[in-house]
Amino acid sequence: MTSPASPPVPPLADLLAGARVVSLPLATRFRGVEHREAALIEGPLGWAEFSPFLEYADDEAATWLAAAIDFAWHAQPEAVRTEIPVNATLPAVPVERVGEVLARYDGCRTVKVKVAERAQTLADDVARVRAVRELLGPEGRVRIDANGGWNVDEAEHAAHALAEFDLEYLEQPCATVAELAELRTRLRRWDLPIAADESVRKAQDPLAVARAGAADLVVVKAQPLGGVRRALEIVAATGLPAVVSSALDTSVGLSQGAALAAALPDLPFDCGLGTASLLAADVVADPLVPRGGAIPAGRVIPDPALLDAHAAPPERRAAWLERIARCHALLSGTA
Ligand SMILES: O=C(O)CCC(=O)c1ccccc1C(=O)O
Ligand SMILES: [Mg+2]
Repeated sequence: MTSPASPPVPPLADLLAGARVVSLPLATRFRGVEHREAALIEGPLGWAEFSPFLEYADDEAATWLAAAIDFAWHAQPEAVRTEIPVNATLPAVPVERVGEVLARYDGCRTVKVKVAERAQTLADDVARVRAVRELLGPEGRVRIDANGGWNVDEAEHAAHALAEFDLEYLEQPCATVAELAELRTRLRRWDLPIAADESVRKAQDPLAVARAGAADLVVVKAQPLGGVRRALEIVAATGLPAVVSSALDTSVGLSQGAALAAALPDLPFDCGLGTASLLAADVVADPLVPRGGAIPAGRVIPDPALLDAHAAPPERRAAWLERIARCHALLSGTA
């Protein structure tokens, strides 16, 4: 993706000059990994994160680099709020661990529960969601995220099995736009909204899901959508309410998400930007973990001692710098 409005790409040497690569231990296994690797780059306006998941090919990762360049080299849209209310994110942990994980999120009244994990059953999901609802009480909000793991029938069945827990919405219950549209039709009588995540951030056309009437709201992430500005344009074009979420970023990446959330004209839902609580270490001295259910908007500066303490091994650093170079070539049209 390079939209016509994309500003010029800075020279590769400028990107690599101050680049740091870290490997942060997770407090709770997530997406099948126990460490989160991220590259951090410094531009004239500050620090930005480049952390596409390891399995992503360069064409997809290049969009994440465009986001980092935009954040570190360009002024960001004006903020209309300084605090971003966030949800707790609960990985698909065994039910016995729910209390311990949620205790890491200070003041969060909304919990997003990961469901439909491979190697688990609907009974595991129901038990986990039940435990969350019991801990939150009747007032908290509970949403689930299936990461496209269900077909339409499975999603409908799961929605019924989870109905008693009064869900706020279903995030990406099925993989395709057509399936989301079918499920939305089936659930319409009962007012259970559908949120599109992968159907926005991994789609060739991030607006297709809205055009198809297949979602009630969109989940948007600053890195995979090519930056704050482009994500704002996408939200406006969908005409749907938006939830800003992280990609399990370090606090630097979270500051990019917070900038997006701060600039959105309307922010009707708690945002998935509380994920610093899933990390056992971070790159800033005062990580963007939720306090009183919110994180502050604003740029953050990595702590040199933490960058050193969590520096990735040399071969991983080299791999990330090569990845930056390949993505840079794609963005500047020299690949
Ligand atoms: O939205 C949240 O609560 C946290 C972020 C999150 O769930 C996530 C983090 C990394 C990769 C994918 C996802 C996702 O929303 O599917
Ligand atoms: Mg999601």
